[in-house]
Amino acid sequence: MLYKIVVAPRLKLRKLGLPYPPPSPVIGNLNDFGPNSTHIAQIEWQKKYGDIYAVQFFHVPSIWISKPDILRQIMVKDFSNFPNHFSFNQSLPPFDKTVAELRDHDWKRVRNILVPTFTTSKLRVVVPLIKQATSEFIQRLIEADTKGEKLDMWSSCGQLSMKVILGTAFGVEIESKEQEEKLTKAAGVFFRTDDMSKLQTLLQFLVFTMPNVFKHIEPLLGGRFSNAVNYIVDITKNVIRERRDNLAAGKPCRKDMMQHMIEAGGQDKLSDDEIVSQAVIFLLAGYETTQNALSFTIYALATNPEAQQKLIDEIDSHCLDGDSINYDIISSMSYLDMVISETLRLYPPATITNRDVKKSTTIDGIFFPDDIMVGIPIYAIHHDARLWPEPERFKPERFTPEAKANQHPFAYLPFGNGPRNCIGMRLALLEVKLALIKILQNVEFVAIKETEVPLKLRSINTLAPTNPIYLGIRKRF
Ligand code: HEM
Repeated sequence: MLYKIVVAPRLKLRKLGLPYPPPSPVIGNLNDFGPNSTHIAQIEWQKKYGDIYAVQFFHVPSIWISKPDILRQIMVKDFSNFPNHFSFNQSLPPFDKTVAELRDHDWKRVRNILVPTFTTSKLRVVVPLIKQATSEFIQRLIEADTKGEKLDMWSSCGQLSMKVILGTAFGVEIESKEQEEKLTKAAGVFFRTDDMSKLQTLLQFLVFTMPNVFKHIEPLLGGRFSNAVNYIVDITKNVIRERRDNLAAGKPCRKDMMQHMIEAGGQDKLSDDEIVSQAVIFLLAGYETTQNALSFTIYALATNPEAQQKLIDEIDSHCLDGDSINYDIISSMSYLDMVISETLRLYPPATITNRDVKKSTTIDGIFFPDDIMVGIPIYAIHHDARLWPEPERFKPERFTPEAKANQHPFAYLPFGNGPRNCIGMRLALLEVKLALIKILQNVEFVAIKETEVPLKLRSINTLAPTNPIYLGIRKRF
């Protein structure tokens, strides 16, 4: 046993022939992440060990790559040998059938069925929902300002993002404030909050890393997590059942992502359990990431007033009023795209991604055995001064068409790359862009004495601000 969990992993790590930070027994280098600092660890490792180094997580060795050329090879050119994300264990239902977790042919089948759900024409249907959630956001901002209250921009963007994902992926038409609060609370168990006890944090960690241990311990500790998951699964199953009945009876159904998932796939349809799994992964992968993207963009604009003014000018010249904004207008706004691209470079909500190695192979002289994980340090790549001069500065001009033509496409990975990239990218960008247009039509943001500069960041699941983001607002009309 000692050999299996302590000695053998260390021997395997050494055999990779790469520099590595010294691992601790059993947990490996997990502690190097420190509290909330996945992003800092990557920068430190790269400084000490270069662009290619090894790291051990529990008993699994991993090779971390910051070189764009090798990443292109892994993520695209040699995709058939790196087609899956790495997972330590088979997850518990409903997490086991998500498109992120599925492997090989099972993944391909589900991904192919889902891809049409995220096309431009299908996404048009979520525009009214995003508009509604943004109107509520603006109302909250103005009310708080009138009362002289400070509003944390990160939490407010979270409310907006949760409303959109519940409405689109789960197809839930929120019937009352009470139902919305109950659902939001249940969905919130997947995410870290400041008032969570150490035990809850540990359980959240165990559910994905050691599901079998979690399964036995959690019911003894009150079952908060399982109860919330069961509640969400039940609500989603009810929605699916109702939609299927309506479809059979020829009644009209709301055309949202849930409906597309029910109808998608021709002969090869998703089962109810598969649909529930996808709704859950859309919540997990799409809620906090989008919340961070929107709040970081607002923060970057407040602390860079010239960029904010330039964006407001673009918005005013393209959109005559809030109601006329549509998908085509949004796509034509180039400065908006530059601002969001630069925000996602500076503050990538997903700081890392990974790949599993299917068959042992050698790329550029590096040997990748089939029992390791490939780590892709997105944050370190985005902050590499060789790729991005003055990496800590917010400069949307890095993303003009001319500047983009000179960038390495694998030096910018906020949504990953290749066939395993983020399936929700278009939805996330649509949501952030549309929300920003509507918000900046009504208010502009200013840094105030409570605004933290520079922003302190924390990262476990996603890169988020450590403290509340407090900003002042100025009504535009
Ligand atoms: C700004 C917001 C978002 C960011 C920064 C982000 C980032 C990422 C990244 C880095 C990956 C890994 C890609 C790779 O390994 O190459 C990923 C995967 C994924 N994302 Fe997103 N994401 C965002 C929003 C969303 C949304 C809104 C959804 C769903 C509605 C979503 C669903 C997924 C799924 C399902 C995967 C796994 C895909 C697969 O394995 O086939 N994401 N995302």
